[in-house]
Amino acid sequence: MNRVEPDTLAPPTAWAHATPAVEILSAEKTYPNGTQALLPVDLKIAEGEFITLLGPSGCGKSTLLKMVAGMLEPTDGRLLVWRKPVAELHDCPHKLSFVFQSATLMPWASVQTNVRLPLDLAGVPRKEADARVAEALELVGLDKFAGALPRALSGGMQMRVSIARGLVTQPDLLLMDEPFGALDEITRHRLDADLLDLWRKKKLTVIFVTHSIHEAVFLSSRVIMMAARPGRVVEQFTIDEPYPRTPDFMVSPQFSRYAKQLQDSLLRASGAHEETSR
Ligand SMILES: Nc1ncnc2c1ncn2[C@@H]1O[C@H](COP(=O)(O)OP(=O)(O)OP(=O)(O)O)[C@@H](O)[C@H]1O
Repeated sequence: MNRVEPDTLAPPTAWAHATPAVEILSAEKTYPNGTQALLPVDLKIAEGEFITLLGPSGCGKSTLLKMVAGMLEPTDGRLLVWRKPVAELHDCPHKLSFVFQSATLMPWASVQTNVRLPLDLAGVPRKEADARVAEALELVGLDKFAGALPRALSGGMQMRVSIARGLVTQPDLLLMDEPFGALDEITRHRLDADLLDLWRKKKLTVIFVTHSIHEAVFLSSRVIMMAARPGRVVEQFTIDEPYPRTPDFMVSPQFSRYAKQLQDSLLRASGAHEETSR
């Protein structure tokens, strides 16, 4: 694993020449109640990267992700997605999707109707929408459950429905806010592996928020470590391991080394928080 200094803006070597998908340019956020959620962040994410935001609670991971999505305005600085302000993305052939921590499905509607929602809202004709829903459900392995109601599904399956709903608009950029945090370990591992398959198959760029060091090592091409109060980026790590990553990788000595480095960094980041709150 290569440790990258925090003030290094560019993605690591393997991605250095790729088109930037996301450029965060001195973007900072203070909420109206005065909470300084993020000091200026400078970060470039290349097309095709799998980036993880890791850090103690309250370090601004969700705030940063929501700013990339255009759900929150930065107090200062700029964010560009495919070189455009996110508010202008509707004129751009690229799309982004946001997947939340809980599946947030409509309980009264079938899996198919839940997944079709973004297409219905966008006015996509029914025939085309149904074909795209079928494709998205197949991608997440739920094609046989199109007619089921959410309550008939396990937590992991509901999360797959939520991912299918994220994929149905055929996004290029997937923003995921701790999507598997509430799931048991085995289900989480399975969904992590499936997500990596989707990322490769669909050539997605992913920004993924997690509290799990193991998930970060397994998934990421780069991990951004953040610290709290005020939220900021403190270190970056390249996970210099080839894909596809198999379960064997998780029990390898390299994996343990990466996990140890991230754990030390997380302790430093958490310590920085304690220092500033004393
Ligand atoms: N709408 C809001 N108004 C005021 N303060 C907020 C708001 N949303 C978040 N905050 C504060 O901003 C800081 C960053 O919050 P954020 O949710 O981005 O952190 P996080 O790293 O995602 O946390 P967690 O890991 O616990 O989900 C925290 O101190 C939080 O209390």
